[in-house]
Parts: sequence; structure tokens; C-alpha cells
Amino acid sequence: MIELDQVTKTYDGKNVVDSVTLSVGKGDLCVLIGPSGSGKSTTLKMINRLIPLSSGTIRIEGQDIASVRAEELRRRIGYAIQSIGLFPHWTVEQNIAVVPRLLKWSSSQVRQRVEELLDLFHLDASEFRHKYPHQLSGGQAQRVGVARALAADPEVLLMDEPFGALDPITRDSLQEEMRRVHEETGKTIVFVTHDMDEALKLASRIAIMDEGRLVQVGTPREILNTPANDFVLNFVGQSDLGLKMLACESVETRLEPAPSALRNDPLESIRNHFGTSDHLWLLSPEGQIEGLLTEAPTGDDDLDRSLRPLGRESHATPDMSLKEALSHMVWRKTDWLPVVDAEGRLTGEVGLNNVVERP
Ligand SMILES: Nc1ncnc2c1ncn2[C@@H]1O[C@H](COP(=O)(O)OP(=O)(O)OP(=O)(O)O)[C@@H](O)[C@H]1O
Repeated sequence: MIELDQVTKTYDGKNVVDSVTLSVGKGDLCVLIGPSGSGKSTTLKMINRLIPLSSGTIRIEGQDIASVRAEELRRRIGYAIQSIGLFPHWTVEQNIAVVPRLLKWSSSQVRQRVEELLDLFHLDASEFRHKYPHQLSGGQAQRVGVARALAADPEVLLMDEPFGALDPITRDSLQEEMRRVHEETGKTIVFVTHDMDEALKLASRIAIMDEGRLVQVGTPREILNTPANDFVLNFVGQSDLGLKMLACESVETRLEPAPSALRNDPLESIRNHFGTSDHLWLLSPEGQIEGLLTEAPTGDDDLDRSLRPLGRESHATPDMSLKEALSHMVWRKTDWLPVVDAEGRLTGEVGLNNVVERP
């Protein structure tokens, strides 16, 4: 747990961080967000004492950071930044191992940890451990930067716009990875960004700053549903507020039972079904989804004619966001998407109506 109590930083008589009181629970991913110059990075850097406080207190697990030696503190706190700062003449392995070596871990421990971390970030250890930073893509280097920050298993991870310089696709996939890594490691993370979509995707809590002050703190849903004032509303982005709300909810929250039949069921029973529902998922005898029927077939050859095949790429999964599901519906021109489990089996459906109408 990280507690900031009345934290202030003054430069040239101006409070660039102004009486910020914030508590970040254990295992939370708290995103600090706000316009340029609102004091996010300064707040972050005060947590690991890269910048001294002008007044106030910061505690980690109840311990005042002022009472801990700065070097010791920084070993307990991982720090990942946009420009990564990998050492260019060191291999990936050497870069990740910086803090474990300082902590005098044995070579075998270090080796094992490097493998574990590369694995966590889906980088093949045998391929990547001996590479140098210039041999990595931006996204790979960024992964190594975050892996390095996690190397000595710190209690807390601070991240300052870590994906800011990446192209949108790499950024998207690293955000997904970060979400998974956060779930798997349960680390307490404070993450600075000025990108609201990134915040909504990653945060368990969002803290919005303006001119050094904390304007609102809440879950993504709280911020979207009840913005504290016009500044927050504008910052969140009024025009696509609805889509942002959908981005915070998963398909699982709107899952409905899916009417289905097997291809080799008697035609009569497939037809009868249309008395109770206006659509039906047709499954192969092995249970794989073949497509969607939206009207009763009149004869055996009609089954294929009225079947709308839906490829695997239009299957939804329970953890997919409603925004993504809606996008698939628009793209595929369909009112329903099948929701499948890891084996590709139909577990339910999500309909356009369920997405639009709030439960
Ligand atoms: N060393 C310094 N001396 C004087 N003013 C500073 C110093 N460092 C930061 N500032 C000022 O403090 C304010 C907050 O800066 P900070 O970097 O925390 O903002 P930020 O919200 O992280 O911005 P950005 O999104 O642009 O990175 C800015 O107005 C900045 O000019």
C-alpha cells in the first residue's frame, strides 16, 4: 500500500504538486492522469525519492519513505520510463540482471529470474537473452525495460508513460500484456499517462490531476458515470463517452444463453426452434460453430443457403470488451456474436440490444 498525505512540491514559489492525498491499495494499478504539466511525473518521482518532497509524507506499507535510504528504497521500487534507458553495451540478460546483481544473487538465481521474466513478456529466452538493445524493436525494448523494473521482485512498480513512444498497435499489445502481468504478479503499480484510453484499459483506479491538484479519484466506471466536474468530463472526452463506458465492461457482464442446434438434428426440431427465438446457432456434430440461422430453413438444402457463416475472427470471448464486441457486430453486420470458451465451444451469446441497454 502506498499512501500520499498532503504531498506538495514547490518550484520557484509555485506548487506544481499541491497537497495531494492519495492511497493506492496493495495490488491496485492506479493510473495518474492529467494534462501536460499537471504534476503527474513529479508526484511519481517523489514516491521513489528521485525528487524530494517540499512538504507532506509518503508511506509504503506504513513506512515513511524519508526514513529509508534512497538506494534501498529504489531497490524495493521498480521504475520503468518511456525512454527505457537500457544500457547499450549490455545484453538483455545483463540489463535485466542489474538489480539482482547489486543484491548479490547467485548466477543461477539471476539466470532463472531472467528466463522467468522473458517468459512473462513472451520473449523467447534462448533468442533474446544475448541480444543487445540495438537489435530489439521498440516494443521488445520496452518489454525488457519493464522486465528489468520487475527483476528483483519489487513491492511497487512505478511506470512513467512507458508506452508513450510506441506505434498504436505495439502499444495496444503491450497494454494487454501489462494487464496480464499485473494480474499474474499482483504488484502495486502507479502508472502515469495522459492517454484516457490507456487509463481505462489498465487502471483499477484512476486519479485525475489538474494544475498540481487531485481532481477526482475513482474506478474507471465511477469516473465515466459520475465525473466530478466539467474539467473531468472534458478530459474524459464527452463525444465518445458511451464507447469509453463500453470499453470498461466485458462481454461476460451481458452474456445470454445461446439458442443452438446441431447440424444433424432433425430439420423439424431446428424449424420448431423459430417459434421461440428469431435466431439459432448451428453447430457441427463436434460442437464447433458453423454459423447463424436467422430464419427457419424450409428444407435440407435450405439449411446451407440460409446459414450465415461466422469465422473464428468474429467469435467473442467472455473477457473481450463490449466496445470490441460492438465493433465486431458493426463490421460483420450482425446483431449477435457467439461467445466461445478457450476450446472454441459456444458458451453463450451477446446481442446488440444487450450492449446498448444497460442491465
Ligand atoms: N526542476 C523543475 N524546476 C522547475 N519547474 C519544474 C521542474 N520540474 C517540473 N517543473 C514544472 O512542474 C510542473 C509539473 O511537471 P510534471 O513533469 O510533473 O508534469 P506532468 O503532468 O508529468 O507533465 P507531462 O505530461 O508533460 O509529462 C510543470 O509545470 C513543470 O514545468
